[in-house]
Order: sequence, then structure tokens, then C-alpha cells
Amino acid sequence: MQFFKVKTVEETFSLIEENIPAIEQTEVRELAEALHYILAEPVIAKENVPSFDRSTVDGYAVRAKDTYGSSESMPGFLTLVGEVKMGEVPTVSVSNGKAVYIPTGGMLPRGSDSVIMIEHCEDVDGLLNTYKQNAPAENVIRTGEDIKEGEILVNKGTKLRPQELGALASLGITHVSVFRKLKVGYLSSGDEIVPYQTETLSAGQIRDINYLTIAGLANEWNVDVVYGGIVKDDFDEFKQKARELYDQVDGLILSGGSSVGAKDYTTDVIQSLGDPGVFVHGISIKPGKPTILALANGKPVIGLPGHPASAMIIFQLFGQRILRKLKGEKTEHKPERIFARMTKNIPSSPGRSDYIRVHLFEKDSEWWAEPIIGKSGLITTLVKSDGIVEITSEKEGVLQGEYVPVFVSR
Ligand SMILES: Nc1nc2c(c(=O)[nH]1)N[C@H]1C(S)=C(S)[C@@H](COP(=O)(O)OP(=O)(O)OC[C@H]3O[C@@H](n4cnc5c(N)ncnc54)[C@H](O)[C@@H]3O)O[C@H]1N2
Ligand code: MOO
Repeated sequence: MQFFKVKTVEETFSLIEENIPAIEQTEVRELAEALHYILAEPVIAKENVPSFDRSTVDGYAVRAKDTYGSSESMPGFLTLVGEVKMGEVPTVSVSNGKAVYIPTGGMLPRGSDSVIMIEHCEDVDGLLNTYKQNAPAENVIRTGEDIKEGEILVNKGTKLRPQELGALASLGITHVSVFRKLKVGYLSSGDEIVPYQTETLSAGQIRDINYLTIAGLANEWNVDVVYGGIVKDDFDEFKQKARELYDQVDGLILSGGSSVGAKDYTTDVIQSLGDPGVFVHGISIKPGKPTILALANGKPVIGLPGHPASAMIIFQLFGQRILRKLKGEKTEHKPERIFARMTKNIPSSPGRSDYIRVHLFEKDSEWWAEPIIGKSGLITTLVKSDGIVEITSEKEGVLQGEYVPVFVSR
């Protein structure tokens, strides 16, 4: 009889951190095709952004001191000497007592240090009445204020979000070196599992749910999935299919057979794939206790519990971390969570982390979390839920009205 040597959630996170390597292969991608890829080398700014002082408003470029003392009741007077054209170097400059018209984004003319907004002036036949005093640098973006030449703009290991792509574009960078896209293999196991396309089920059969839920999550994380099909509860067949798939991919996900029943071969199959092998079998968590995590010759292998809600929750909690590590992503994991108030008391055993599926609703300007009660074999518990409440291992549950963190599903 096998027994689980159960790890806590925190121990499991540390073991993932210690055990999972990053893939080393990189590729160069065109910037517009690099969204959600992980940067493989730092990007150092080769120029200033902006490369010139620019106005942030439509107005008049002035010397701030020439506007001192101007107010609604006591306007100042400046002589208009020309205008700045967009995208061009100004041909006029600003000297004492002078002003130049400038559109939003235009280059500040020599001699000026700030821009006074159109709303605060009046052009009376070339004499500019100023009704407000300006501070130096007011309504101006300075050269290099956004990005300074020589600074590290984006570090190695950063996931490229739209804002990083925008910043790289501002420097004229068209290609970036990124870690290549991951490809993981997915295999379902179980004599009762049949393809989801099966029209009529025979007695005892179940359509494969986990392929769609797990591949869907992986795709959301910019990871490709190779579907290895469904294997029967037969050690030799399972081992052979797992090996074939393992050889083609960067990591392997096996669903079902993770428990310790007579036909649960997943552990033995994983051990056959390579060293060091299993580093977690059993986590003090509900749902998902029989989870298996392993590393076989540098490739992670995840044995997910078969129950569909358990498989999804476990893959979100641990699979995502494993894949982030494998992708070379270095930025700290910050899951999206909100605080909501629990509508009911929920007991929990100390020493075990519980993940409660909840429906979120807003009442009196506050978020409330209504637990969705149901077994982890029921996929609709996740269909009805908007997120997962974490009850950490040191707690004995949560009380009605208590504020709890909810990991929101998107
Ligand atoms: N004696 C014990 N029995 C069980 C324990 C335990 O600690 N001691 N843990 C239970 C928990 S918790 C879970 S979760 C399951 C996990 O078991 P397995 O990973 O071995 O999964 P299976 O037995 O293969 O399947 C469980 C369940 O899920 C259905 N399933 C499996 N794959 C799919 C799929 N791809 N799509 C849809 N449904 C799937 C399967 O038909 C079973 O009903 O073990 C408990 N037992
Ligand atoms: O802990 Mo298992 O994952 O529910 O049914």
C-alpha cells in the first residue's frame, strides 16, 4: 500500500521554485508578434524618449518668468512672434516678453521653458494677454522624461504586455529576443474516458472534460498543447504513450490515475520518464490532494487529479507557476484577486489549504462571495463560479461576513 507524503501548498511552491528550470532556446520575434512572450535579454535604451522637449497642450510657448504676476484681474502682455509646426523644428525662438503658438506634442522653441494653455490667454491682434502665471516646465514633457538613454527599459524574464510593447516601439525597436513558445503534451487516462466528440455514451463512460479545460488554460498562458489522446488503465500502454508524447514536448500533463488505487499507474509512468522524478505526491489541499509533480530529465511532468474541478484548480495554482518558471518568466507571480465578504461560515481543517469556488455579487458597494457547494467531480461548480477563495492552512475556516481574498477567473 502506497501512502502520500503530503506537502503543504507553501512547500510545494518552494519545491517548484527549486526544481523547475527555464528553457534555454530563444528566438527573435517581430515586435507586433511578441505579445505575452518572455524577454530573453534586457533591452537598454539607445536614445531618449522623447528626443526633444514637447508641449502637452495647445497653447503658447513662453518664458515662465514673463508670466509671473498674471491673473484674471491683472493680465500680462506678451508679443506673439510666430508658431511651431507639428513634426518640425521651430524656426522661431522665444526671447524676453515673447510668445510662440504651439500645438499639443509640438517641439518647444529655443528660449521657452513652459507652455501656457490657450484657455488662459487671449490673442488680441498679435498681443497675447496672459491670465495665469506659469511655472517653469509647466505643460512640458522633458527630453528623456519617459525613457533615458542608457537605462534598462525592460529586464530579462519580463512578460511582454501591451505597455512593454508600446515602450519598445517608442525606441524604434522592431525585433526582440524572447524565449520560444512552450509546447506541452496532454494525456487523459482512464478506462471510462472517451473522446468528447463521442455522440452516444455506453454505460459507465465519461466524455473527456479535462483536455478542454487544461488545454484552454494553457492556451490562455500562451502555451501550445499537443493532445496525446486517452490511454486505458494499462501500465505498458500508458508508459509508451507518455514516452512518445514526452519526447516531442517541453513538459507533460497527465490527467487521472494520480491517486493510490490499484489502477493508478501515473506515478510509475512518471518515474519511468527520467530522473530525478517525482518531487511532490500529495498536497494538503482541498480539492486536489493526490496531485503529482515531477521533473524528468529537465522536463516538468504534472499528474493532475481526475476530478474535473480539482484538475482545473490544481493546474491554475501549481501548473501556472511551473509553466511560468519553464518559460523563463522572472517577474513575481501576482494573481488577480479581490477582497469579498463571505456569505456563510465555511469550516476548514487547520494544516490544509482549502480552495472554495464562489459566485461573486455586489451589494451595498461591497463584493460578496457565495460558496458554490458541490463535489470536485462536478464541472458545473466552476461554470457557476466567478473565482476561488483561498482558506490558508493555518485557518480553521472563515466566518460569515469575513473579508476573504478571491482569485478571480477571467
Ligand atoms: N482511497 C482514496 N481514494 C481517493 C483519494 C484518496 O485520498 N484516497 N483521493 C480522491 C481525490 S481527492 C481525487 S481528486 C481522486 C483523484 O483520483 P485520480 O487522479 O486517480 O483520478 P481518477 O480516479 O482517474 O478519476 C477521478 C474521477 O475523475 C473522472 N475523470 C478522470 N479523468 C477525466 C477526464 N479527462 N474528464 C472527465 N472526467 C475525468 C473519473 O472518471 C473519476 O470519476 O481520487 C479520489 N480517491
Ligand atoms: O481533492 Mo479530490 O481533488 O477532490 O476530489
